Amino acid sequence: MALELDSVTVRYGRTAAVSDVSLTVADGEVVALLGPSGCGKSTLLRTIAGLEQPSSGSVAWDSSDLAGVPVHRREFGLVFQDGQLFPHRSVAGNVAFGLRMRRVDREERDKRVLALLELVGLEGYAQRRVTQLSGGEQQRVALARALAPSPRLLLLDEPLSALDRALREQLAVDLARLLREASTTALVVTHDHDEAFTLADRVAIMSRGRVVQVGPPAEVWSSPVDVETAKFLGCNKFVPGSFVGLPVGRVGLRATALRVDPAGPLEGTVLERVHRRDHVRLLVDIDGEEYEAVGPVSVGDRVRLAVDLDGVARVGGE
Ligand SMILES: Nc1ncnc2c1ncn2[C@@H]1O[C@H](COP(=O)(O)OP(=O)(O)OP(=O)(O)O)[C@@H](O)[C@H]1O
Repeated sequence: MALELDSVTVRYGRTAAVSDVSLTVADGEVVALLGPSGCGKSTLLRTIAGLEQPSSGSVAWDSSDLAGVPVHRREFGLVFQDGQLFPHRSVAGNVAFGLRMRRVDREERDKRVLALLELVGLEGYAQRRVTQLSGGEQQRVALARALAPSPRLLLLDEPLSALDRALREQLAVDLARLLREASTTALVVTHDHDEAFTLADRVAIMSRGRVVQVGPPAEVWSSPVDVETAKFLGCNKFVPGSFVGLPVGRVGLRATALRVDPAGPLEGTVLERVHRRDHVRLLVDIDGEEYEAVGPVSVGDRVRLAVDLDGVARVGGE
């Protein structure tokens, strides 16, 4: 196991920002730490980097405890939300920085810089000033700079969240591809579940300082461990499993769980059309309860509804 956290607790004064977290990241694996604002994700990442010290528990790499190993000796790469590039250096100067620190000779350095710029899709940008780049381009440079010294672990703290939504979605796909191409072992902090599921082999859900669930994206998406996690993953309504024909105690419904379909088993009346971020949803009354649904009908229509299982989550422990 490459990275191993064993019962890590991090306190600021009397508050524990991280409580008793045990987590592993295998060689070549990408793990996302996903959770709402303030749940302790960044604190945990900073502790792994060596920027904070655990109050108890241990952070180990290949079974060797990292307590007392300073940040720059851990051989971990760091990428933050706003890139933190050196503004007075060119793109190439930024990417080459870690290599220069390690006294890699010039010819090899130049070769590696060009290869990395190609990897992040910035061929031809070597001599540009970083202040003349867009936010997305700057994050690509930050990533190339972090990857340049071949870190054994890449730590990314909300690497895309300063960017607008469309760019973020595109860059998440690019980032997932290039982490795999470079066989990078990485831990990514994010509060955006789409981003976590696009990037990661496994997702660790954090809540109030604790890791409450770890698993592959599909498993976490379809079977969140509790109601709070299900809500965080987009479920806005909780009903008995029998409502959607599943032999389980309780399920969470996402806005896409119900779809207008003349052959569907449920029946309701359309109350309202609601505008959501990128589409229109229906608000439907079924037996006196309101549900969101997807479909092209008008207010007042009596409709039949089918269940789309991708929009349904089995809530753990139910
Ligand atoms: N330097 C600090 N001193 C005191 N408390 C801190 C410090 N840094 C973080 N905290 C507290 O620790 C808790 C966890 O913060 P952290 O930044 O790790 O959460 P997060 O999940 O990364 O949130 P966000 O996504 O908003 O950055 C919060 O309650 C925060 O107020």
